[in-house]
Amino acid sequence: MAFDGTWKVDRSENSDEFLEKMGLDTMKRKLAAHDNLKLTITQEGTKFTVKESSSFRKSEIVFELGVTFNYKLGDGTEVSGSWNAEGNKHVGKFKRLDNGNELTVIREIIGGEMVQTYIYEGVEAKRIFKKE
Ligand SMILES: CCCCCCCCCCCCCC(=O)O
Repeated sequence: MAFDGTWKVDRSENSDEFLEKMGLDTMKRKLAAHDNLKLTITQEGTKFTVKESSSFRKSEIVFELGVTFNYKLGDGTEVSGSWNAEGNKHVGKFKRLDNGNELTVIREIIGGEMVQTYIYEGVEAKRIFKKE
């Protein structure tokens, strides 16, 4: 399926401003900029397994489209929400458990790259991944 495979982060856009809005201090933002994030995505019907590997952690999450799950971000912030298919895109609507603010994530394939767009409190960032 479209998202299946191992995706290694290639570049980011506006991630520093985004992470500042999310509340990360300068040191954490600097570390996050070099996290060497790799996502291995496997789809079985509407069920997805995402194995995450970075300089800081390894984790695995299993979720179904349209079904709410909890997820811990790299800095420990917990969110709850779900992914839904909208055409060729997956749109994730998550709420932070600490302050109730909404975090939207769009996952799509553009020109063979996987592009993840993050929107939080009016600030947008992108991370662009290449297939290994
Ligand atoms: C600029 C970096 C922003 C980082 C924000 C991370 C948002 C992750 C949202 C939830 C992801 C669920 C698991 C997954 O499908 O990968």
